[in-house]
Amino acid sequence: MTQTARRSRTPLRTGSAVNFTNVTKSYGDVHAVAGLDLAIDRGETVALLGPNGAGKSTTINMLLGLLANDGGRIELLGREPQEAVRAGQVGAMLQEGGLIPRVTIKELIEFMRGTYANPMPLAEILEIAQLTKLADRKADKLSGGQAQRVRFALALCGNPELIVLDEPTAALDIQSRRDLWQTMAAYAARGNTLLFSTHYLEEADEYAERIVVIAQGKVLADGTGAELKKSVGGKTVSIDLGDWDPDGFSRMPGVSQVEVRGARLHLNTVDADATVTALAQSGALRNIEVTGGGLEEAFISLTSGNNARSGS
Ligand SMILES: Nc1ncnc2c1ncn2[C@@H]1O[C@H](COP(=O)(O)OP(=O)(O)OP(=O)(O)O)[C@@H](O)[C@H]1O
Repeated sequence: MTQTARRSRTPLRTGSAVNFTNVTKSYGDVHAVAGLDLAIDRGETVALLGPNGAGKSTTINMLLGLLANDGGRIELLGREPQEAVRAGQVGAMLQEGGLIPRVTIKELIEFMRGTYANPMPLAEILEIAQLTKLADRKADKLSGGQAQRVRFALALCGNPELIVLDEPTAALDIQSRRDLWQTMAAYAARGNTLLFSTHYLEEADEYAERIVVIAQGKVLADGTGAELKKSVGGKTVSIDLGDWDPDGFSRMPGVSQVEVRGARLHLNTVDADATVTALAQSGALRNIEVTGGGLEEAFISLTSGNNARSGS
């Protein structure tokens, strides 16, 4: 599914899916989550990004009621997390989910469905997870990508309106990642909510409507990929300097810093479009190159200096 198609769909559900208010969690001296505020509406697809130790897993575990918070308030679909999970409103795909060998995919899903009062119909689960043709295959005879789609199918069994996934595509090849994303998009397109953590920035940019960057247990940035890139500016426009005076360029729109390296002039800009337009108007477009401004740069800029954790 394209980004445009996904963003233009009308969410079928409204209201709050996830609500963290000033949530804290410490392990001894380590403040893993330090006053986290996060609100996610029903129907949103949200990526949780952060450096190692940022508090992503702790946040997800508290959200699923697997870990108690020390302070603040957590609401899941307007209820206590454990209540929402027990009612089958929330599905989870955590990293360590092993599959039972020698059992077929269909048997495995049927077993899981049996643990819920109102499970999703088997055929629907198989269809969303693209497993219809593999239903009679034994769970230990699957590729990594197929096994991950089975884990996703198991998360669908309770017919949840929210699914939380901890690094769902880690260790998958590109095609398997795309296949899994197709299945997750099919689930989201029904108006459901998806919250996933990932280390793949491009993936967050491509599949999430919203990216929440956390570090040191707090939200550092929250917005679309485009907004995050824009918020840190960070593009460099470079041209051949020729015999122009470099000082004159500092007053051009968007320019935050001017640097001369050899025969090239490098302009750091928070608005590359405006800077390039001004350069064109001045007749200074010689060998122009625009670099940076990717999500990777934005992520590094946002989290640099924030991944050291102190106990204070
Ligand atoms: N059971 C625990 N006991 C002590 N410290 C812990 C425990 N679990 C996590 N921590 C610490 O809490 C902080 C947050 O960890 P958490 O696993 O939530 O981060 P994360 O963002 O998921 O990291 P990663 O991307 O590496 O999985 C880290 O400093 C970690 O070392």
